[in-house]
Amino acid sequence: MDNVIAVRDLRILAGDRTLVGPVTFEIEHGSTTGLCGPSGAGKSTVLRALVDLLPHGLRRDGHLEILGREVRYGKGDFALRSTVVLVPQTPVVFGGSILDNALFGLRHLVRASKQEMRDRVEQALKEAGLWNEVKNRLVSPALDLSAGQRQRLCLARSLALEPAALLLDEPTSALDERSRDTVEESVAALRGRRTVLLVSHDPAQVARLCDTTVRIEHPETVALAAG
Ligand SMILES: Nc1ncnc2c1ncn2[C@@H]1O[C@H](COP(=O)(O)OP(=O)(O)OP(=O)(O)O)[C@@H](O)[C@H]1O
Repeated sequence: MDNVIAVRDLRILAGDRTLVGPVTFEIEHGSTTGLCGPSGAGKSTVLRALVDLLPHGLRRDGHLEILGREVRYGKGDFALRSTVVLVPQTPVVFGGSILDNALFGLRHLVRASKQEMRDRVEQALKEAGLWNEVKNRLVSPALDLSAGQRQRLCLARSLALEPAALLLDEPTSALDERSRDTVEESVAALRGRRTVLLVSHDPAQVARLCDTTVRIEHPETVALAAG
C-alpha cells in the first residue's frame, strides 16, 4: 500500500529549542491512524506542520513527503492546500448559510462549475453523516447548528475538497456524549475509504476508530530513549 504522508525526523523548533520531536511515521493510503501521546508532546503542532500552519515563531525541520514528493511549502504549492486538509479542534463556522459554509473551501481552492461544487458538497455532507439533517435547510444560518452538527459541517467542508489525507484534531473533545457519538459515527464511516490522521486523547476512541497508531513523546523523552 502506498504512503500518503511520510515524515522523517520532523522537529518543531522555537529558535534553537526543540519543542516537538523528532518524529518519524508514515500514513498509508486508506488507513485511519491515531496520533497519540502525552499532553504537550506536540500532536496538534505536528498536524499544523503538515499543513504549513505553524504559529508565528515556530519552524519545521526534517523531511515531509506528501504523495511521494518532498514538501517545503512556499510559493507554488497551492494544490497542496486541498491535498492534506486539517479540521481543527474547534469547528470554524461563520455567519453564512449551511451551504455557504460547506462550499467555502471549494470556492477558494478548486476550479469547478457551480453544479459540480454543489454535487461535491452534497456528497460530502452525506459522507459526514449530516445530509439528512440539513438537506431541507441548506440556506439556513450555519450558526443555528448544534456543536456536533457544526463539527460534521467542518468535516464535510474538508471532504468536499476530496483531499488525499484528512487531519482531525481532537474532533470530539468539545462535545457532549451524544454529539460525540454522531461525530464518531461519521469518522468511522470514512474508514477504509479515506486516509485519516486522528489526534485523540482517548485510547478507547483510538481503539474504536483507528487501524494503527503513531505515538509521539516529549523531546526530552525521545532524547532519553535515544541514550
Ligand atoms: N505558538 C507557540 N509558541 C511556543 N510554543 C508553542 C506554541 N504552540 C505550541 N507550543 C508548545 O509546543 C508543544 C506542543 O504543543 P501541542 O499543543 O502541539 O501539544 P499536544 O500534544 O497537542 O497537547 P494536548 O494533548 O494538550 O493538546 C508544547 O510544549 C507547547 O507549549
